Amino acid sequence: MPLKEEVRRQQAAIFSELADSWEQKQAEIIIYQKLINSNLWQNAKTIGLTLSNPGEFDTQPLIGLANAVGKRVVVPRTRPARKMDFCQLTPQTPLVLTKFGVYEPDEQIAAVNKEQIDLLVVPGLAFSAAGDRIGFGGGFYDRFLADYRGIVVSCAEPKRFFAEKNWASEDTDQLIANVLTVSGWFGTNSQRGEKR
Ligand SMILES: Nc1nc2c(c(=O)[nH]1)N(C=O)[C@@H](CNc1ccc(C(=O)N[C@@H](CCC(=O)O)C(=O)O)cc1)CN2
Ligand SMILES: Nc1ncnc2c1ncn2[C@@H]1O[C@H](COP(=O)(O)OP(=O)(O)OP(=O)(O)O)[C@@H](O)[C@H]1O
Repeated sequence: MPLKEEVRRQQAAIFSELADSWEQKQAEIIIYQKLINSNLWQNAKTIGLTLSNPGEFDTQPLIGLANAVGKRVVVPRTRPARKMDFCQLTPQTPLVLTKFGVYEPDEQIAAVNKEQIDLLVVPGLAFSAAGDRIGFGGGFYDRFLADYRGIVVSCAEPKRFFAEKNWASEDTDQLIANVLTVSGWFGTNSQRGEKR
């Protein structure tokens, strides 16, 4: 089995080519509809999202949809030792570009307690039906999820989704409970294919 690093490289090449393609956008639109119609989304008052970069699942519509119905959106800020915290995102939140090429809230913004995040949308390059995940290789989400008790969802367009993982896992990998695809829900949550 290839290592995560090899699959990460392959996936990154695929998404750099497909970024902003209509093929990707159509898949994203199907997933937005399924997500916002789910109880997981509708019951969440505070939602953790990322400020996605080209080639990632596009979170901008989700930020707008959440704000439009009065939900609080929080986004990650990286800390030393590969930790992260989450801060409220408003149109006024000052953002800085990190050396990793990701925007995050400025240092002065207060962090929100992780217990207050009802739903966390976790990014990644590849997800399996069993809930395996390959992220960008920092281990930030693995560390954050280790003691996170809220609901976890990842959005996987067809190119991000693998019926069977074809990479070797590490002990620190955190499984994703709810993997949302164009054809429904997967992940460790057992209500497979049903509305969640
Ligand atoms: N949009 C978005 N935001 C996000 C994430 C993400 O996946 N997507 N993250 C998901 O985790 C966190 C940041 N993730 C990171 C993942 C890897 C490295 C990393 O590999 N750093 C290398 C090289 C840094 C460099 O190029 O200078 C290193 O630290 O050695 C850094 C941050 C938080 N914000
Ligand atoms: N809880 C942890 N404690 C110590 N090391 C960890 C922990 N979680 C992950 N790591 C280490 O961090 C490194 C990167 O992890 P991994 O490749 O799983 O990142 P990723 O999940 O793809 O990235 P990200 O979560 O940032 O998107 C690995 O070497 C992994 O062993």
